[in-house]
Amino acid sequence: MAAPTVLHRCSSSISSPATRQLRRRSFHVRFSDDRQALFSRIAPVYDNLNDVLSLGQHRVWKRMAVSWSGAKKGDRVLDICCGSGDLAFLLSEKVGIDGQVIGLDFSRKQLVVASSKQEQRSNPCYKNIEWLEGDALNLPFPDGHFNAITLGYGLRNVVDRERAVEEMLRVLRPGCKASILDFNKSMQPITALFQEWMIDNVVVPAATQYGLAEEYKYLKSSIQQYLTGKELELLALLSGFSDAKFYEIAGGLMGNLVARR
Ligand SMILES: C/C(=C\Cc1cc(O)c2ccccc2c1O)CCC[C@H](C)CCC[C@H](C)CCCC(C)C
Ligand SMILES: C[S@@+](CC[C@H](N)C(=O)[O-])C[C@H]1O[C@@H](n2cnc3c(N)ncnc32)[C@H](O)[C@@H]1O
Repeated sequence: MAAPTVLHRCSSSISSPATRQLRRRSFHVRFSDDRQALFSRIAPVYDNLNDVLSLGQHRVWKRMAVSWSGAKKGDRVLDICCGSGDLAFLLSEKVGIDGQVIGLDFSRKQLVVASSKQEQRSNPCYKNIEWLEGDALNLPFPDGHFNAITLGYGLRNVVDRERAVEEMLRVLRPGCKASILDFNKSMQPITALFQEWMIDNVVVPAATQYGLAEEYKYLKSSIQQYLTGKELELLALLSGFSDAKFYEIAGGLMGNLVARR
């Protein structure tokens, strides 16, 4: 009697590896398009809300991330998911006029903000920055191309974290470091509760003033679906990095993974 149900179940599970791969790819493409659209929508207010909502502290955290990257004078460095360019500008100051910085992002609107900030700033070293529209999951660079990489508030937002980490490893020179800054998925209940309370009761209401409530509500769910510091260290090591260390900052609200190729 159960034959039709079993047949039905069987038929839905007969898909080939190729169709499963196609489904996975279409899933990623759809989610990636949604993410791209989200960050393009928030581009006009992104910097100001970050400054106001973190009381300017995000600039301290980004400076720490750049220091951990090991970028130095004359280096060729990459800021992945560069957005409005905060980390790229800090890298530019580190590598100096003889160095080279590439800021890569798949949101053109974020890159327009970054480029206009570059034009408005008088520091001559910022001329060493090039903005590139591209995908963190398919970096358009040869193997071993960069002396240092930063990824600020990006790994939590890409649709394939393993792929993003593998691409970072590939384009890094051996012995060089990737510095990955993001919210910390804290294992401390009090910290996690405070982080969620701040997002629910401060961040989202502020974003609502700009019609961006849904975009900033995404923060909480994305942190809940993120990896803990220990899981990030393991992801880096399993991807082929020789060494990985996660540092909690901002009282455990944020965290920075430093991975050496
Ligand atoms: C620079 C920061 C966040 C960048 C950022 C990352 C994302 O994935 C987003 C996704 C969707 C919308 C916006 C973003 C986004 O802005 C961190 C600082 C800015 C935060 C918006 C504020 C976070 C507040 C902390 C939870 C508590 C700060 C306590 C104290 C004032 C330091
Ligand atoms: C929260 S912003 C971070 C911007 C900047 N790094 C900072 O620290 O302020 C995340 C950025 O990642 C970009 N992004 C997300 N997924 C991406 C991908 N697969 N390839 C390139 N950029 C991506 C978004 O367009 C957005 O600009």
